[in-house]
Amino acid sequence: MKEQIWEIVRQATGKLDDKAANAVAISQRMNASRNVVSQYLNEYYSDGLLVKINTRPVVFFDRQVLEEHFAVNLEQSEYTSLHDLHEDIENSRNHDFENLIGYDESLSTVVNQCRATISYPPDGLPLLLYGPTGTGKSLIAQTMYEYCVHQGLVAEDKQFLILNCSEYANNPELLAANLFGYKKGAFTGADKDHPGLLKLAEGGVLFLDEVHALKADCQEKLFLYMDKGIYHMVGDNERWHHSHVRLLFATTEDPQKVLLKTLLRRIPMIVTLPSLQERGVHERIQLIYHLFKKEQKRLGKRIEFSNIVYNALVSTIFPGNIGDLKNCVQASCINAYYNSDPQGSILQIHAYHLPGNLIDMEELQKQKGLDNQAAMIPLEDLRKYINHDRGQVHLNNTVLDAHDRFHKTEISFADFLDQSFQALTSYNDNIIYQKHVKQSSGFTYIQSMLQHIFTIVSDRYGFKISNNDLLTFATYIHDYTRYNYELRNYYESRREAIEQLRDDLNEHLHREYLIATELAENIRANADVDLDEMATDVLTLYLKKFNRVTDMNKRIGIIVAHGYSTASSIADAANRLLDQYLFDALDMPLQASTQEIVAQLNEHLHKIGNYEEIVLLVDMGSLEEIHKQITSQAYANIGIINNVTIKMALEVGNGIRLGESLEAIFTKVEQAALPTHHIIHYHHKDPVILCSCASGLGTAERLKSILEESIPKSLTVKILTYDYNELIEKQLNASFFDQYEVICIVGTLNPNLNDVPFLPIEDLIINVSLDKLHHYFKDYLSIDEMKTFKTNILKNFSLTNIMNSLTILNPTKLLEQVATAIDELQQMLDTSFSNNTCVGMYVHVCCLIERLVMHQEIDTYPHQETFIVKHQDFIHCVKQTFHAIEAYYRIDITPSEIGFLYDYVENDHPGVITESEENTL
Ligand SMILES: Nc1ncnc2c1ncn2[C@@H]1O[C@H](COP(=O)(O)OP(=O)(O)OP(=O)(O)O)[C@@H](O)[C@H]1O
Repeated sequence: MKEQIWEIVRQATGKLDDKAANAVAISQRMNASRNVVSQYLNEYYSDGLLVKINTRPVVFFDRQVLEEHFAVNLEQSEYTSLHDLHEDIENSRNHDFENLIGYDESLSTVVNQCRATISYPPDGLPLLLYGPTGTGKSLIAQTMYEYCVHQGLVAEDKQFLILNCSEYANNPELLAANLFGYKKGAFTGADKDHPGLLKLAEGGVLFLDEVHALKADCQEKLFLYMDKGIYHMVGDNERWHHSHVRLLFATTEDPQKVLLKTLLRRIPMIVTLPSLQERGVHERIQLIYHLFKKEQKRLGKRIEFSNIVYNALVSTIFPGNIGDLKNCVQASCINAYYNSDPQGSILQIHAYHLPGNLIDMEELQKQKGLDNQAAMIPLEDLRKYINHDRGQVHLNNTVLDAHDRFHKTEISFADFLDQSFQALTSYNDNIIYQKHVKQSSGFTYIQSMLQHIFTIVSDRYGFKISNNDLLTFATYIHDYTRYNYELRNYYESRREAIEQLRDDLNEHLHREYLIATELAENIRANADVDLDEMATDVLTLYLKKFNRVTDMNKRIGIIVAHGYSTASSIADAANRLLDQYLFDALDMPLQASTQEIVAQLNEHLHKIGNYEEIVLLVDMGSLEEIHKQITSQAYANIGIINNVTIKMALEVGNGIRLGESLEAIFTKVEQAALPTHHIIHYHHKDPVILCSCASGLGTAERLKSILEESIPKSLTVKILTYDYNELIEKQLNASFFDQYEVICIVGTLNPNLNDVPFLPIEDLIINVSLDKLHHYFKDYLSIDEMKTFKTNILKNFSLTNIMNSLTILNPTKLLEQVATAIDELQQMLDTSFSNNTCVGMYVHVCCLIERLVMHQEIDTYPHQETFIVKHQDFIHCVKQTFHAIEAYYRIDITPSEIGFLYDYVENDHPGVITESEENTL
């Protein structure tokens, strides 16, 4: 039945009878189910045997019958109308250069040069084709002639003549005679006058192939003709003959080396042809298809070949280029034909049918079994493969051309979209059936990678993509990796149009464009493909296309707010936190009026296209007014809420995500919107300097008086004292610190309070802390006051003065005794304290002695028990070295007092700033 259907189509095609070549007519004629007929017709179509005309009903014609009937090669397999088909046939017939494989790829420059030179007014200009053997020089020369005839540049009755100069390499006289003609008697055998090719080709085209074989004197005669259009026939140097011929030359040798400079100067155009190797895989596959197709027609059998044959033809380096490839194809067909069943309708070509030199015979023996079992590739599959790739270029071109028309305001944006969607659909249809592409491992990888990326992104943005759409896009990307080189050239040539398209898509389909950009970035990173921008544009259009059938835009959240990026920031935060694209943002200038806001909003809504519900979050403005002026599409609900915040956007976004009704969402938002407040009052704290000495409150009080003397009168800072042990115990928790802002603590030992700087008296005595003073008091004193302060400190904090002030005992005597004891202590401990540790200890010990004399000793030292156990030796040393003092003043230095002395020794780090000081610096 299937064969019968095909036969009916072939007959109908012969008569171009569209009434007979459709599923309805055929099913009626055969009394069969229309669906079954339709199914078979589509199978033939996807096998590339039929072409489809998308009228109602859809018409199918047999491709081969059409091509033979009209002597054309049809590029397309799908037409919109019969007229469209006729047009294609007509174009194919007259498309001389377009019949060359690679005319719009590797030969595009060649074709332009040839076309321009041969038609250069009035009679064209000479042209030299230069390229390795078998690259198509003769074919192009012939094509140029046909072009001239079709363009009316050369009359139809004028000839295309060829002279292959290398055939006369050993007989230059004969070559000259052939070219210029000869007179009777010019040489033996010249029994009558004979016109040369220059005369015979008069008004037409003369092609001098292998021109490097032309001897010098012949070249000279020739350029005289090229200059003046006159020549002598051989054997007659008297009479000048005239002729008008378009001259074409070809050579495989470097023209600069093999042709006279004088001749070369008269050939204004030298066209260089690429070798087969340089023409890329896509063109090579086209050539293989084209060459087999010719054999298929000649033999009347459908050709199929094995994978090994296919790979050998695609990858072998042929020194004789296309000529060699052609010989190889023909030889393999002859070998296969010789071994085939004469009645069979299919000719199978296996590796062992290839010419011997093409494949390693030993290797072949091993593969023979393999090759026999391998699935055969029908020739028509190659055509689909080729057309498919063209499909991508075709798709891009259709989109870019439609966009160009939109850009020139010839069509509306909606029309541009419609035309683009049609191109996407036919691209889809074209590839859905390509089994061999789907089988390749590279493709499988791309498909699963895309599946993964689309799943993540589509979940986030809430759209769905069908398997067929995924397949289409996977093919699009796969082509990218396969035909990278050719496609890149294509993209470069249309760069400007692509960028214009991108800008318009970004503006008109902003949401889709953003998603497409994210998808493309993911694809770039995962597939390691240098995707062109055009791919993002096509993806954008796909997303818009999915969008028509999915609910991606069903509910749109839009945030409108005044300020440079207020709305964008809120939308961005909400979209990110909810991990789904829910809000568009419209940033409005600060002074924008409600009218301006609504105008922009309307424009935005217009771009979104189909939606069912809009949730509008605005910062201020009358909701009534905004609502009245929105020109939303019919049947769409609009919810507006003002005073937008991130919290509100999250609440609304969550509601949209959960599919809650507008009422439910807004009620929840209003309930949660009541603000709460808390005021933190500023509490003024008086700044103070705190005097606190381990040697006791008495010392602290006296220190306070010395400081008060030193401080300029203008300074409002108070000086207070505080018990050292209480300070250590309560730390900053003392209510004192709530009341006062302590600028610094001055004293004998550091109480180590976090964030409160400590100034040891000894530092003031030996002047190492003047810079710190500046730091602490700079906010309270002027420069002059600071100077006075520092001078006073220098004066009042001399060791003697301090001793005088701090103790009632004889300071000179006391200091001497203490100095001796501390010296001895250093010797005994076998150490040497830093200067400030010593001074600190002097002050402390003096105060300590006075305390003991007055019976006011400190009897608590933090962790006293542990100290006593751990530092027996130190206690012993102090007792021994201070023995004279104890005896002299009749005192007993207790372990707790020794504990404080130990702290000085323990902290003896010359020049090191304590942690609490460092924090405040
Ligand atoms: N662009 C093309 N498209 C289709 N077929 C081509 C193309 N170029 C060459 N061929 C085919 O390749 C074969 C060799 O081409 P052609 O004889 O024109 O090459 P050539 O450069 O003139 O070779 P030579 O230097 O050996 O004369 C021919 O059969 C020609 O039809």
